[in-house]
Amino acid sequence: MAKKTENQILVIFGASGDLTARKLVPSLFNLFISGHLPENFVVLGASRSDMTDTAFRKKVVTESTYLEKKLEKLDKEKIEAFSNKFFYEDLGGSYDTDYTRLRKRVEDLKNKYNTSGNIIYYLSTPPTLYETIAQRLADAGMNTQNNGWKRLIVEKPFGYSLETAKQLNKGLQQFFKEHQIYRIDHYLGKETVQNLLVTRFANSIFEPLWNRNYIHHVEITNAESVGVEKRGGYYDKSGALRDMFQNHLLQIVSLVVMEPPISDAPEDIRNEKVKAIKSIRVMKSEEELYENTIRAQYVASTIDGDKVKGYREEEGVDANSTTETFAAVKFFVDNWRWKDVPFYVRTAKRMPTKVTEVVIHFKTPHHQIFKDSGMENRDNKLIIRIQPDEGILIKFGVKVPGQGFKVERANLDFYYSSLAETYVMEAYERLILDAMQGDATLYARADEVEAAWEFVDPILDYWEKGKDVRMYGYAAGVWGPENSHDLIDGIGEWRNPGPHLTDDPGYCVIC
Ligand SMILES: NC(=O)C1=CN([C@@H]2O[C@H](COP(=O)(O)OP(=O)(O)OC[C@H]3O[C@@H](n4cnc5c(N)ncnc54)[C@H](OP(=O)(O)O)[C@@H]3O)[C@@H](O)[C@H]2O)C=CC1
Ligand SMILES: O=C1O[C@H](COP(=O)(O)O)[C@@H](O)[C@H](O)[C@H]1O
Repeated sequence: MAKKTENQILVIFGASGDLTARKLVPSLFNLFISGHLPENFVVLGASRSDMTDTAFRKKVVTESTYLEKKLEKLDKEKIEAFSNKFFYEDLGGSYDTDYTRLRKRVEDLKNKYNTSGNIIYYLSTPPTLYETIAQRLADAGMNTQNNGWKRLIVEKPFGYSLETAKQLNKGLQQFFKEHQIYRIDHYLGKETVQNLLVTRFANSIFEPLWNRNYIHHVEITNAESVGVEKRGGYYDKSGALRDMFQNHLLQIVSLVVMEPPISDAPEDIRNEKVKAIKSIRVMKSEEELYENTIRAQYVASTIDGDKVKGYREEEGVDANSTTETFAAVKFFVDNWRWKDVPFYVRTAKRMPTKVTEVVIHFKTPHHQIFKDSGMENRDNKLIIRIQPDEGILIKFGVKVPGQGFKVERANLDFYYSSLAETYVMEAYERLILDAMQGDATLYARADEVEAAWEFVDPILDYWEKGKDVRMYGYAAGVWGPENSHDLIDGIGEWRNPGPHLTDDPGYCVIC
């Protein structure tokens, strides 16, 4: 049954920025078109830039390159109706200011458009401003829930390390209660990531096998074909481990690792996810860190005949940067279910293709009957393709017709595209709607974020100390450095998937 979306105001701080134009407004637009926005709803953009309501509407709606194509197909009235929901309030020279004027504007909009006192504050500014904005909202009495709920959506990064993440959590929690804080991780908004829960817990065929007795190892790949694009300045201070692994990939790991929650209630799911992340073994010794982590940077190359810059030549990147654009980590999960099962997780930019997938590699049957089958090292796999060509693939052995028992690999596949009748929401669209409805299931909780940093911090410290240790180069457009296979030594190589779910990887001995 569809949940109710109450009337409300969405206040976006940093509304003149990239995220608002590229993700937030297009998502709101889709929600508007699909009838998911509440009847009485307005967006109030707030930033330092000097803009009128009309200029703001033009910037983020009518002149937005991200909406252009969709707008062409729509009638003028619809576009106008959508853009009329947008208003703008200039904060003056700083976010660290008195919000009395902002409060008055919110009150006026509330009274004029009958939105009720329900408000979402979306923090889309540099993260250094998050606590200041929360404090200023509290100073102006804009966090009180007397006349309607107040929610705070916070964008990543949630800290730069465990210490700074704790500071940020503490800082926000002084002014908003944890249940009011929605930390956005857009991977949790992806249908295929959510489907991990359904695949595991709505079927009786997978869960009995989902443990150390049947699973040999788990491999997760997140590859992007693009480089750092225009975000070199940000990325150079972050790197692949902070940018993707600490948040998105550990969220995926938590869904693979977690125990069954007692229900689909947000806290039941989130409690299990936190337990899962906490059970990842933290690497303490230098030997462990050396053996189980690898990083690399892409260097200039030619892809499909086009020259591509190396990372150090990218705009905003230090010419001597040691920031990683490739990170791979092997780890274990210390609990009953996963003891001794290795997890291999990698993420990188400038790879041959964009792909994110989880591969569950099952163990070889313990008694080999078909000795001459030619299937050595070719075990069952469950591939959950998060993007693109979203779907699920099971690889299993079938008999080759004819004499004897030669076994061949066959595919059982499911594609999301086969559900053509069902509209799949974009990640941001889904997450914004959830926050509007007060559903925090797909948002990261403070303890979850801190548990993820507990694991990541020692790796970052180790890398920071030895700038050259386990640091390699790879030509833009290949699957990372050759040395990355060292991590999987004794098992095989990484599975390097193609753009389609059923593509057979190029050079993998255990595919
Ligand atoms: N863009 C993206 O794809 C993603 C962004 N994020 C996060 O979302 C947040 C917003 O990102 P994005 O829109 O790209 O950021 P922008 O750099 O575009 O900044 C957003 C707005 O914040 C204000 N701002 C920028 N720098 C400063 C500063 N030094 N001091 C005060 N105000 C400043 C500006 O508005 P004004 O000057 O008008 O006040 C700007 O329009 C960030 O925390 C980012 O990490 C997370 C995931 C993806
Ligand atoms: O959060 C981020 O995600 C994107 C990749 O997101 P996807 O949905 O396209 O897979 C990444 O490019 C960016 O560096 C990172 O900050």
